[in-house]
Amino acid sequence: MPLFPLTLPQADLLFDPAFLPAAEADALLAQLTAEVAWEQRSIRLFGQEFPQPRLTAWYGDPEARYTYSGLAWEPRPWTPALLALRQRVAAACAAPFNSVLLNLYRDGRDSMGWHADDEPELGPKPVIASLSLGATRRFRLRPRPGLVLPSLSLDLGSGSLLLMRGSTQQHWQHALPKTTQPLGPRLNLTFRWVGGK
Ligand SMILES: O=C(O)CCC(=O)C(=O)O
Ligand SMILES: [Fe+2]
Repeated sequence: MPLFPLTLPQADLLFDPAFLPAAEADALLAQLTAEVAWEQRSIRLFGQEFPQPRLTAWYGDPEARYTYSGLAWEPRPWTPALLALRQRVAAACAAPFNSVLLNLYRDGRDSMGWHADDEPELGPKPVIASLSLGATRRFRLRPRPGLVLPSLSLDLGSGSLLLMRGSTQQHWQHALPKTTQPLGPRLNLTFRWVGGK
């Protein structure tokens, strides 16, 4: 099934709830959980270090350096599994990607706070493809402060692919809130192009 557009003003979102078949998504979740070089990094806020509430890793072409939440990332070289996924995601999105940020939410206590992926390295209209594996989590979008528009919630199930492009990052923020539901792990991959074109 191809990606289909989601209606949200001043955004450009496309979604496929079943980009990967369930069995393949399960197998990839197990493989990537085991073979990715996961780290729990800390961010500095108000002069204090806070460990991020999730595990992360950054893979990509050697020139795909990135600064995110004040952290500098050197990409690790692509693994065969990540390279194969990049190829498929790029074909589905008709867009090139030179890197991928991986997030592992170990359970419902792991999360990601409100942000926009608008770092200068991503260019003025970032194209970000988000592939989810494992537990279904609720992804929220809200307008930037000053913009009066209704928020959107989207359940991102295993094997789903969400493409954010155009002016989405300019006008919207997104988050993956904590939940008290007893949930298994969720692994999210955001394929990106960094470093200008
Ligand atoms: O886990 C998700 O669905 C969101 C990840 C995200 O927003 C990011 O990596 O920038
Ligand atoms: Fe993001």
